[in-house]
Parts: sequence; structure tokens; C-alpha cells
Amino acid sequence: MIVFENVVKRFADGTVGVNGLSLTAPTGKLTVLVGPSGCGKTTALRMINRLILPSSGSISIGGEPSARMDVVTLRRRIGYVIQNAGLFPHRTVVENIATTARLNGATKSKALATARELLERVGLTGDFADRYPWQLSGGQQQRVGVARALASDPQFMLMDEPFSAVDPVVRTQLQDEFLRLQQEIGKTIIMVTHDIDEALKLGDQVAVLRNGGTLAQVATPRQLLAQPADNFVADFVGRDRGYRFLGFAGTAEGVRLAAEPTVRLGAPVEEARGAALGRWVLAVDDHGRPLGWVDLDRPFKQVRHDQLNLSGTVTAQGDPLRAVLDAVLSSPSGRGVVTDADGRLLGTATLASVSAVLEDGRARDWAEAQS
Ligand SMILES: Nc1ncnc2c1ncn2[C@@H]1O[C@H](COP(=O)(O)OP(=O)(O)OP(=O)(O)O)[C@@H](O)[C@H]1O
Repeated sequence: MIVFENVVKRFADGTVGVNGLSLTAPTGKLTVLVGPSGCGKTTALRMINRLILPSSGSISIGGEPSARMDVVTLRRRIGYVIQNAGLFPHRTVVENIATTARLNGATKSKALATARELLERVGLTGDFADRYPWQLSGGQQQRVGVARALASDPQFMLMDEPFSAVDPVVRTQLQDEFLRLQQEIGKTIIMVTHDIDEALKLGDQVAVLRNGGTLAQVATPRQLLAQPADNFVADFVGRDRGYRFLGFAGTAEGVRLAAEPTVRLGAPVEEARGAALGRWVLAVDDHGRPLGWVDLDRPFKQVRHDQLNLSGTVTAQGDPLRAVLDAVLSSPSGRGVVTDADGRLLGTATLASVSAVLEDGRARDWAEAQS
């Protein structure tokens, strides 16, 4: 657990970076600090490992006041990941990762073995081990940065905009991989981001800071979307918070699916027409995995790959309702394709079936609020 109690940071020039921050980051959970530029997120984070000293108030780590801890010991207990990874340019990938394990007393061979293992865990193959940071893409460097922070097996991790220096596709990939990793390792993490979507996706709890370095609200992502504390939080969470809420309102599993007729590639037009419910029929491969929609209004003799409409997104059973709705909205037939974990068709969802889940949820929330 990391606890801030009434922490203030006033810089030498009088600027107040953080003002009266009280916050608890629970053990094994990921707490995200989010807020507009200059609201004090980085200052708050850097006070934890004493790169910045608080002007007043206290911070405790695992029950111990950090002010009383030896600063070297303190920093060794805390993994630190920063934007652009901050790798040592003259050390190879594996040497970079091994550094933190070495600092914590591991022998050279043990540290290198740990480093190689971590490299795999963050999704990089052994081929990368002997490269230098400049020979890696931004996303790969970020992965190495995460592996390096994990190499000393710290109880706590501080992450400052760890995924912001990469393009949106790589960023999503890194976030997904990191979420999976955190499920396994369960570290106590505080992460800083200015991106509300990232905060809502990764955080077990999200602390929203406002300019002047005060805490506006701390809540779970779901609570933040459903009950923003004030107009500042509501604005910061965004205009499309209703849509974002679908990320937390249930999964595809709760949606009633209809059986969807299918055709295989190579099927003659008569068969496709016979199977179809209307203008569109879904083509699947030999394993029952959806390939795309066939438009019966266009002339053809046999179902071919190059005539399929690929606009519909496909969602898997465990995906959030937001993904199901996207599958419905993007499908030319208006029926969203839902598969099992192996990608085989289970059935299709409609706007009505998604809406029914939301209505049920609303009724439940209302009943809970009354009781
Ligand atoms: N050394 C310093 N001296 C004076 N003011 C500082 C110093 N470091 C930061 N500040 C100010 O403190 C406030 C908080 O800065 P901080 O870097 O913590 O914000 P942030 O929320 O992390 O911003 P960003 O999202 O832009 O990185 C800002 O107004 C900043 O200008």
C-alpha cells in the first residue's frame, strides 16, 4: 500500500505542484493518476521515490514513512518506468534489464538469466537480447523499460506515461499485454497518464487531479463514469462517457444471441439465397470462423473471398459490451458477430439485445439503490 497524507509540494519559485493530496494506492492494485497538463501528476509520483521532496505531509510505503527510509533502499524497492523507456544507450537489451537485478545483489549470471526470462514475458523473443536500444522500435523499448523495472521483483511500481511515446495501435497492444502481466504479478502500481481512456482501461482505481494539484475524485472507472463528483470530472471524463461506460457494463456473455445462418466459400448463389435472412448472409471457414458478409444484392455465381464485406468488427464472448455494440454498429447487416474464444461463430447480437442487457443493468442498479 502507498499512502499520501495531506501532501503539499511548493517549489522554490512558489509554484504549488501538489496541494493537500491524500490518497491510498491499495496493495496489488493499479492506481492511475490522471488530469490535465501541469496538474501535478509527475510531481506526486516523483515524491514517492523521493526524486522530489514533499514540502509537508507524509507518504508511506508498505506502512513505513518514506521520509525515514534510506533513499537507496527505497528506490530499490520500487520499480520505475518512464516515458521513452530511458534505457542505457551503451548497454544491450539484456544488460539493461539485468541492471536492476544486479543492483539488488543478484550475481551476474542470475541477473542475466532473469533478464532473458523477463524479455519473453514482455513479449520480446530472445533475438532482441543482444541488440542496443537504438536498434529497437519505440514500442519494443517501452517493453524493455517495463522488463527492467520488473527485474528486481519490486513490490511497488511507479510508471510515468509509460505507453505515450508510441502510436495508438502499439499503445493498445502494450496496454493489453501489461494488463495481462499485471493479472499474473499483482504489483502495487501507481501510473501517471494524461489520457482518460488509458486511465479507465488500466486502472483498478483512478484519481483525477485538477490544476493546482488538488484531488478532484478518486473512484473505480465505473463509478467515475456513472457518478462524476463535479463538472470538472464530468468534462474531463468526456462527452462520450455514456459510450465509455459500456466498457464496464457487462460482457458479450450477457447478450442474448440469435442463431446466424452461414455459407461456406464456394457455395453457389442459390444456396446463399436459401440460407439468408435478408440481404446479407455470413460466410464462415471450415472451422466455423466468420470471414465476412455476402451481399445478395450484388450479382455473383459463387461465394468468393474477394466479394466479402469486411466492415463488421467481430467480438468474442468475454469482450465488454462496448465491443458488442461496435460489432452491431459496424456490421452491414446490423447483426454483430460474436465468437467463442477460438474464434468460432456463436451467433449474432442486435441493437435490441445489447439494449436489453443495459436495461436489465439499469433496473438492477435502481433496485440496489432503493434497498
Ligand atoms: N522544479 C519545478 N519548479 C517550479 N515549478 C515546477 C517544477 N516542476 C514542476 N513544476 C510545476 O508544477 C506543476 C505540476 O507539474 P507536473 O510536472 O507534476 O505536472 P503534470 O501533471 O505531470 O503535467 P504533464 O501532464 O504536462 O506532464 C506545473 O505547474 C509545473 O510547471
